[in-house]
Amino acid sequence: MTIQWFPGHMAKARREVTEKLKLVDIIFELVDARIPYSSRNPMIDEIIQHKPRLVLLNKADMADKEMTKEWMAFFAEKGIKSLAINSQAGEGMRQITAASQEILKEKFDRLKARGVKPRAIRAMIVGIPNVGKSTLINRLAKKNIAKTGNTPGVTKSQQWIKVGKEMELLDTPGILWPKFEDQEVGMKLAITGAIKDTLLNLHDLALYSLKFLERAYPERLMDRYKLSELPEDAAALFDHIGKLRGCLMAGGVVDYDKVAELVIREIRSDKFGSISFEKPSEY
Ligand SMILES: Nc1nc2c(ncn2[C@@H]2O[C@H](COP(=O)(O)OP(=O)(O)OP(=O)(O)O)[C@@H](O)[C@H]2O)c(=O)[nH]1
Repeated sequence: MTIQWFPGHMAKARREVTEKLKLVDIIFELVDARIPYSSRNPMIDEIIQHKPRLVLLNKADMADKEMTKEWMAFFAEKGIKSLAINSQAGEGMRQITAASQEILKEKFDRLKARGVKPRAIRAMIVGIPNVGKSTLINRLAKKNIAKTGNTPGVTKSQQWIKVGKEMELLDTPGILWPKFEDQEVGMKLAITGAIKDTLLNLHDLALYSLKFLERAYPERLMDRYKLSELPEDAAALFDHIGKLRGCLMAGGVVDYDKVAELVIREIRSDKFGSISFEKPSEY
């Protein structure tokens, strides 16, 4: 199922998050570590207002580690604490509680000073589709409560899930829309799997990705497709890859559809190693 973000759906999504905000002490804003700018909701600051937040750079296993550090520094400069995590493998899970306690220390100390009995931190996850919300909830819950899937938009139905003694998490994440108004953002969301590629032209997506690799990771591109130098234009590169990998039609003509599919598949399946599609200095 793909969420079609019409104005009505956006307003409903926003209302649902705003309602649940009252129930929690802290928001876990889940973003994709490979595209921390493009995978954020454009109105997130306005929606969550002054609610304390922890940014979780998920899928950090697929992102460039150095770039992820730069993104953490970027958020820190804005006064926002962030953590790099891998929900699929369960890496960074313990730090989430510790970081939340640190962020909320003053509030909880104040409550304690007023004689309020200590209680668990209440949290909720928000993020755009397919960023890993359900996977993270399952990891934190240590059992399969939330439904996960590889199709954007599967998260449904609210209960509190206990995360150790110190934290309680709403079992339903807040699903918010991505910044799809910009074509480049759309390309990045598609190449990382946040939106379905059926919504885009595969050739455009493959071309965008190859150009990106040429600029950001030229050695990896040359290595993977056995290039001694970078071809002059995209058509030459498509031809080279098609011939190298046998993406051919009758008569030995390069099948550009197959080349585009192959390139997209290889980027998504980590064949170029861990890649970050955005650097904080650009934002
Ligand atoms: N490599 C990697 N894959 C991840 C990670 N977290 C989630 N995934 C994968 O990303 C895909 C989407 O994860 P979900 O947990 O279904 O995402 P969601 O945000 O709940 O998605 P919606 O239901 O569409 O809102 C799944 O294939 C997960 O296995 C991670 O840290 N690393």
